[in-house]
Amino acid sequence: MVYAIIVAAGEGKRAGFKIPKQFVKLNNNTILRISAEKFQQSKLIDKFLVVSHRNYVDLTEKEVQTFSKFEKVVIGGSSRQESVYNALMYLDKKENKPDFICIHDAARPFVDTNKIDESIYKAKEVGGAVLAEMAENTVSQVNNGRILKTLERSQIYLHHTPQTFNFAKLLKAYQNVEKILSSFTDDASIFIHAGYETSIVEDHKNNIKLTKKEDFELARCFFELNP
Ligand SMILES: Nc1ccn([C@@H]2O[C@H](COP(=O)(O)OP(=O)(O)OP(=O)(O)O)[C@@H](O)[C@H]2O)c(=O)n1
Ligand SMILES: C[C@](O)(CO)[C@H](O)COP(=O)(O)O
Repeated sequence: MVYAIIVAAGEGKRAGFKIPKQFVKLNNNTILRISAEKFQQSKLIDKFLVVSHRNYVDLTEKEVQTFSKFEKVVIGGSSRQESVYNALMYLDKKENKPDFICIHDAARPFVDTNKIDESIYKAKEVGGAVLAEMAENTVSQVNNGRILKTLERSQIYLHHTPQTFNFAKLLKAYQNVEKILSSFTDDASIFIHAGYETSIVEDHKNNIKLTKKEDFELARCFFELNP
């Protein structure tokens, strides 16, 4: 069985709207609903959970309750990784645990359902799979504004979501670092830290994470071009 976890428990501070960014609408639908629909459409996803901030549980549920694959709203933690961990712990208590788990940021509504499926196929082969964009700019490592070194661009990929993993291995990887979860910035880095193999699935550049206000302007352009 393959479950998805859609993390939507953030407050959207950098985006600066009056409501958390997952409830902002694009083309009459909330970002959360647009993201969830991509998982509803995947033939490889059996069920999905949505992780919500404790103050927005009702609104979160209202947005996704019509999807047949939606199972439950889980309350999030104070960092993205703590939110994911809460959902993993919920799944671990189930009699019928998933074999694979596909974790996605609600803030990435432009994910392509075919890419979700590709990441599941790849994770079944390797153990872990991350959608990622190949670097197209020159990339440097910097300290206090000074460039320490320019990195070998052909080896640099920017992680997107979803990130898909063998469930039992990912749970173990999270348990290994449960006291320092907020020091990690995604699920793949936790999985890799535990020594498990993970592959890249090359993703479309437009699967952007809506983070700052200007990203929403870009998102509206994407919708106008591709309604
Ligand atoms: N405690 C948290 C923090 C983030 N997220 C989710 O993780 C994804 C990526 O996080 P980010 O873009 O940083 O969202 P926010 O935390 O909402 O943004 P900000 O850091 O600007 O407040 C988002 O879908 C967000 O809702 C979460 O589930 N739980
Ligand atoms: C998980 C992620 O989207 C991969 O690029 C990213 O690391 C999340 O970062 P954020 O600062 O929590 O938005």
